[in-house]
Amino acid sequence: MLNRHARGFFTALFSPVARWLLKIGVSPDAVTVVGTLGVVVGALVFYPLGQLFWGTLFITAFIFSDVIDGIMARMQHRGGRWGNFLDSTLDRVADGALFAGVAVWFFTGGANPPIAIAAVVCLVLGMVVSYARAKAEALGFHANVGIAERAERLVSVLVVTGLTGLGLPTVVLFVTLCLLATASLVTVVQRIMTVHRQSLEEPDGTASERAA
Ligand SMILES: CCCCCCCC/C=C\CCCCCCCC(=O)OC[C@H](COP(=O)(O)O[C@@H]1[C@H](O)[C@H](OP(=O)(O)O)[C@@H](O)[C@H](O)[C@H]1O)OC(=O)CCCCCCC/C=C\CCCCCCCC
Ligand SMILES: Nc1ccn([C@@H]2O[C@H](COP(=O)(O)O)[C@@H](O)[C@H]2O)c(=O)n1
Ligand SMILES: [Mg+2]
Ligand SMILES: [Mg+2]
Repeated sequence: MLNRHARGFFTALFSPVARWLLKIGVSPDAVTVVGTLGVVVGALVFYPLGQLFWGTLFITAFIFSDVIDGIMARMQHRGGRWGNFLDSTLDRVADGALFAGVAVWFFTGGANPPIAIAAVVCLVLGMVVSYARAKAEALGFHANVGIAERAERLVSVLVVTGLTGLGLPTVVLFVTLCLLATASLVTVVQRIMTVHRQSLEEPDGTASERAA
């Protein structure tokens, strides 16, 4: 949902940065890779050290690279299959690191196993959400539906984790992660149902012809 409603705003916001990066010779792929590395560092260094607020700011500074790289590609009239593959694959690395970092801290110094377990559940379900879409598209279906797409997952966990670092009671993060896990599960079901509905409308054979 956020993707559809906020993308225009963030495209306008980050287009000058994208244009400048292209001007100084930076490629979209470089932004994709560096942005992912930044998120991974923020999540797997700052969070396990208990730096939830500063870690969130560090991650947020890099996570918008996922918007910028696409803007750069479109400015170059690129946007091919390789970029699509790289962008989506590294999204999973960033998402996994983010929730893993939260889990590590609350399994260790944060001493709150329920939050850590909830973060692991969110990590796994988030991967299933994305895989369902990828597999559907590989078979000629569409599945970019659901109440907990990537932006929703990132915004919810980053904002509440950041605020937890500023003193927000940890119970809020626990409830947020439980709600996010539920929303992610609902999204998986939504994607399964939308593909099933398409499969009934398009008897087998047509989708596999398109996928071939
Ligand atoms: C003083 C307060 C301190 C507390 C700290 C607060 C700091 C945190 C503040 C904001 C964090 C927001 C960061 C999150 C931004 C997310 C940007 C983003 O990359 O979203 C990704 C999304 C989709 O990307 P792609 O199309 O490239 O990738 C697709 C995706 O991977 C699909 O996955 P799936 O959805 O299926 O699971 C794949 O299937 C697909 O293949 C792949 O292509 O991009 C967008 O959605 C673009 C729009 C971004 C919208 C971000 C809105 C955030 C704006 C503000 C948040 C609120 C801030 C409040 C701060 C104050 C807190 C009190
Ligand atoms: N290194 C890259 C990254 C992205 N792309 C293209 O942009 C699309 C993703 O757009 P976002 O705004 O969601 O980042 C992606 O599917 C590619 O078409 C690219 O070419 N190279
Ligand atoms: Mg991107
Ligand atoms: Mg992406």
